[in-house]
Amino acid sequence: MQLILIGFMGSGKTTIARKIAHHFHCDWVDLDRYIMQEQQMTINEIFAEKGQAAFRQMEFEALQVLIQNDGVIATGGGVVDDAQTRYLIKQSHIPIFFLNGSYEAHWRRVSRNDRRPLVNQLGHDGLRELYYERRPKYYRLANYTIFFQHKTPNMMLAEIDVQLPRIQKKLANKN
Ligand SMILES: Nc1ncnc2c1ncn2[C@@H]1O[C@H](COP(=O)(O)OP(=O)(O)O)[C@@H](O)[C@H]1O
Ligand SMILES: O=C(O)C1=C[C@@H](OP(=O)(O)O)[C@@H](O)[C@H](O)C1
Ligand SMILES: [Mg+2]
Repeated sequence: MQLILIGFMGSGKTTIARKIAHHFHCDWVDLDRYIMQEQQMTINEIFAEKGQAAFRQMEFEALQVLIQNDGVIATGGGVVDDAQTRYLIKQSHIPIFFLNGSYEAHWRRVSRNDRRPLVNQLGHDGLRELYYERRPKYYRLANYTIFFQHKTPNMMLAEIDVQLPRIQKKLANKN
């Protein structure tokens, strides 16, 4: 079982990935956590000391490895900003689910803590610009979009469970 979750910061990728893996009895990995372990640094430290461009390259290199393995991948919200990473994800033929909601719904969730450097840097209005800039990229990349508002993680899992076989079939025909 392979599956990739994409979406803006706070859309629930990390939370839902764990749920999906539990349901399908498979592994899951969070791209941020994988990179933090590799680098032995927090995401805030990587942005501050190495910069955002270096972090995007780390995401690309980590994904090159992770898409070879079975399981669910929770990506970071910025993977769509890098063309080579978008291409890598698309050509993997792994089902891609986009977790989507209104900007304010994301903001309510991400403004609760300071673990995300771009939230601290851009603030409410700057982050909204980034949200609208990225949203079409998520839509284009995804095989299916789930609207997360007013849904529990279990409801989202049920939606994925229903949609997945059709998407797997479609992608298998492309291989
Ligand atoms: N379906 C949901 N309903 C309510 N809260 C959620 C849901 N999914 C995620 N959350 C909460 O939203 C916050 C951001 O979730 P997270 O999984 O870290 O998002 P992402 O990895 O996409 O940035 C967390 O506090 C999480 O507990
Ligand atoms: O959207 C982004 O550029 C980022 C999203 C974060 O992951 P989440 O989407 O899991 O919050 C994390 O990779 C980093 O703070 C940058
Ligand atoms: Mg996350």
